[in-house]
Amino acid sequence: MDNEDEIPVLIEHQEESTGSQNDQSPRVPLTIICGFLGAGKSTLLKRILTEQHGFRIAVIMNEFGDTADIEAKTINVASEGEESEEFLELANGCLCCSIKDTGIAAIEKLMQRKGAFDHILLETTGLADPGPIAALFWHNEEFATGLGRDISLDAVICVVDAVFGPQQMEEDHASDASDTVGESLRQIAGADIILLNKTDLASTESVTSTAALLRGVNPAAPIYRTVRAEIDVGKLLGVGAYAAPPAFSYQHDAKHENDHAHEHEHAPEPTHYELRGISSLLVTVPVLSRPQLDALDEWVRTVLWEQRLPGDVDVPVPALTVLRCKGLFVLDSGAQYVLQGVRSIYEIAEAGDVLGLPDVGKLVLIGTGLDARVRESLEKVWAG
Ligand SMILES: Nc1nc2c(ncn2[C@@H]2O[C@H](COP(=O)(O)OP(=O)(O)OP(=O)(O)O)[C@@H](O)[C@H]2O)c(=O)[nH]1
Repeated sequence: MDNEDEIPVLIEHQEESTGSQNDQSPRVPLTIICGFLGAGKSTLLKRILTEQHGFRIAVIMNEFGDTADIEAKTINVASEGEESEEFLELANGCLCCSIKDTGIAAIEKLMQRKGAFDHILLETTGLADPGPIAALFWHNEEFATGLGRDISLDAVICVVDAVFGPQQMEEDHASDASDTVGESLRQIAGADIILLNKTDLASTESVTSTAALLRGVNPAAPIYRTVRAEIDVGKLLGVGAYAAPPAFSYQHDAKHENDHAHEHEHAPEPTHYELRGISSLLVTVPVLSRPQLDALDEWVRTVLWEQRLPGDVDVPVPALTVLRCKGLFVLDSGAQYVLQGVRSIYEIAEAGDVLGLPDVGKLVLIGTGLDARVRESLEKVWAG
């Protein structure tokens, strides 16, 4: 396992600080699990809560449901007003927390037990868009406030049903009529890792075409094919998806997870994709000079913050929005930079470890209105 971002050792909770001064206490990584209704989120969580994997994970579930039969060492029930949280301390060292509504209150409650776990897994409801929750926990460290000071976003995992997934994507519609992109596509767009689950119930051809569909919408997320969410937990946790360079175009198959040849099996890369209003754009970025990187930074800022193309004030691209962007840029000095963006928040930071990375850059944008004009505008950044 090439898990270099080892799970931080937690230290005693510091006194609450009111200012924004440097808080040196390591933050607890948080993984968000979203997924289509019935896709296998609970199955994945149950696996994590019962297997001996050596991680001390606090799992926040919507409801214990049939997971309540898990053997627990102690049960603490805390009730406060209308909110009620239940905690189970499990035999494998995990901590399970059940909530009925918003995850934030449960996380706050959980953080009072900081030190009892090394990682937090948060299950969202089947209809949730993970974007706002991800944005909440993903900050530049110096701007982090509230829970963001204690928690860092590790990754968003989306569980997709191999049987009904394609249909769910095709029939996807936004619950809000003013919005063009429905929740299941937003979940795929916002994912850093995709589990294509229930592959035992679908034909190989259908699984392959669903994987291609998923890769079209989100070319930057690894796709693991699973049966009953069976996967090495180390592939899901501690991946540092918001710090590491994105895993462009890699197809993963959990059945072959010990076999690297299968992990890095390449399929043709779609460079533009559109499905029911959501679009993705994958652009190869040549080696850049420093001023070109600065110009690219400005381009990203204009698109994310002003939802328009630079120099294109009069002719706005209809419905230009970026839900998620990731990039890896190579400079002529040899330095490499990683772009991560969730909605309007983004960061371009120098990559710590440049070993084994490609010598050209890539940028993926996932959102709406990402058409050929956007690509042309982007390519002007390094053509000039
Ligand atoms: N055959 C098969 N069944 C599966 C697989 N994964 C999950 N299931 C079954 O599918 C059903 C739904 O799985 P859950 O894990 O409850 O799905 P979920 O995403 O948590 O569902 P919601 O919370 O309702 O959105 C359960 O009966 C699981 O046992 C799989 O890979 N293959």
